[in-house]
Amino acid sequence: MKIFPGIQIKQLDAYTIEQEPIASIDLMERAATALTGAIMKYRGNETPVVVFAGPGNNGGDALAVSRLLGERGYRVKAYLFNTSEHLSEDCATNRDRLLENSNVEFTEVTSKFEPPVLDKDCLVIDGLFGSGIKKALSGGFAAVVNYINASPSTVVSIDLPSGLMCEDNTYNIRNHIIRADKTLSLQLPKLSFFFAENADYLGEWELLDIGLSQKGIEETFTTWYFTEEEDIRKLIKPRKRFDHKGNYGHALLIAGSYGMAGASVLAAKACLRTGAGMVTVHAPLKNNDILQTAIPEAIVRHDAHEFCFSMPVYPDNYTAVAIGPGLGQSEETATALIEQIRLCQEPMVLDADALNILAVHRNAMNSIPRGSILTPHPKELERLVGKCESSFLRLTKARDLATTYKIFVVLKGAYTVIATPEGNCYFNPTGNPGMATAGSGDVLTGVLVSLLAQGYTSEESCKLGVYLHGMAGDMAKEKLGERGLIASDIAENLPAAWIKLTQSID
Ligand SMILES: NC(=O)C1=CN([C@@H]2O[C@H](COP(=O)(O)OP(=O)(O)OC[C@H]3O[C@@H](n4cnc5c(N)ncnc54)[C@H](O)[C@@H]3O)[C@@H](O)[C@H]2O)[C@@H](O)CC1
Ligand SMILES: Nc1ncnc2c1ncn2[C@@H]1O[C@H](COP(=O)(O)OP(=O)(O)O)[C@@H](O)[C@H]1O
Ligand SMILES: [K+]
Repeated sequence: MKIFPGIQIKQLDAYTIEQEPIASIDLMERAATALTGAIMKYRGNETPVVVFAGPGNNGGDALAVSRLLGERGYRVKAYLFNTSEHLSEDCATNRDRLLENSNVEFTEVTSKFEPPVLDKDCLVIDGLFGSGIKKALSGGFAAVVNYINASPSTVVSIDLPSGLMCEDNTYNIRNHIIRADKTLSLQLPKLSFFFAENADYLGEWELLDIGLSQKGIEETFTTWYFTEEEDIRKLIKPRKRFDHKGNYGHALLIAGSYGMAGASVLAAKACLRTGAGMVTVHAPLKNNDILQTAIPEAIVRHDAHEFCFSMPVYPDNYTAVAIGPGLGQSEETATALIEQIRLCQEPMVLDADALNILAVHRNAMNSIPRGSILTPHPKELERLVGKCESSFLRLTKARDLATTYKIFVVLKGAYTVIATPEGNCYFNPTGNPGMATAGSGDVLTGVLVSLLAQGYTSEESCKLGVYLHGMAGDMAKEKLGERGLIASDIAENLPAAWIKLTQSID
């Protein structure tokens, strides 16, 4: 699914109006009908409703929703803020339509606003501003936002919480944004929905199909995407009757210093559970027994060093290499890592301490094979690119890193985003806060190198791997809940996730 900037959403509206064709006011009616349906599912008509409408098309939607709810037996009070005496055409038409409708108690605010009582049983519909907002709300609008936010009422926002920008909220005024319990967004998600600092404003969000032109959506350029399960299913390669382990690659995992053997165990297990034909773990001597006991399916290759990685591995015997989980950052490890990166010619996976070492040996970035996959969490990314003031700026920097070095940057977290060498960004929907537990990232590294080893391209490995990893986490959550979930559970649930994903394929 595509994610468009606000400006392109406007163009898409215009395209739909012209191509369908449909009158702008009828498109608004279609949006309002979808919104009304969703609101009716959320709260029955015993709920008193108070609607706040702004002067633009978001306000137009809100006034149309007021009328439709009134017709369906809801007790609705609607306030239209027309303080600059300029309404969009469709907003004005909906005001007139509402005035003809005696079911709704309607007030047009032109100067002084006498706020209604908003108690806890009330449902507030926030239609002050949507995708057309250009700067932070201020003055009277900020006061209305504060009034709504201070109330105990449940708040549903139309399209996006008023005051929230579609993309960059770095310099927005945070307490001038509506805090919704639910956001009913029209057709497509907005980029700002994927950023942690906006979660409290959005509440739960849901997309409503308002029938914007599919052809228009297909033809409109974007660099942002929200991955869907059908995109992922298309990537999966079937297994054939006469296949043998040689067909599924041999992954090399360089991981786990002494005291961190667990990282290599988790990654190796995940690598095997993702389907690699063979896995070799290169590990310090001291970790041998742990690895051989914990994961008998893996081959263990010994470093000369007892405690850490010190000896680069010639990569030609392997189909893919991953390095980093639990590696440590000692001087000999840093030297060996830099040499290892030089030896590798094919895309590799770099995670955790490999990234921390690169952050202090920036020159080595130039030796990373094109198409390699870096999997930083936000802190690791900031070590590489510097401090970021917001998630939007962090995304921009992750993308710059990907395009500069022609690599894939997998920025981990809720809605993990994959930035490609071409500058595209794919947000992943799977995963849950139960995965915020030590070792989850090590599991992801194992998944990714496994897919690379099996012959998936780097881009396919990122999309499929991140999705599968999150799905395994979601399946673990179904059985164990979020709080007790640990990283091994994610690895253990990879087979179940595969089964679910391949149901109609195998
Ligand atoms: N155009 C269309 O055909 C459709 C649009 N829809 C709705 O239209 C919305 C977008 O409508 P608009 O483009 O009219 O934009 P908005 O309704 O979000 O707001 C635009 C108005 O707000 C003013 N404004 C912008 N920033 C402000 C600020 N900081 N303080 C005070 N005023 C400010 C603008 O000057 C303009 O008058 C969407 O969010 C959606 O709800 C839907 O009706 C679906 C169809
Ligand atoms: N709230 C969340 N929602 C979805 N996925 C999450 C969430 N928290 C963590 N994860 C996932 O768990 C993994 C954590 O990785 P990382 O931070 O590297 O952990 P560690 O270093 O402990 O292995 C990432 O893949 C991340 O996307
Ligand atoms: K709104």
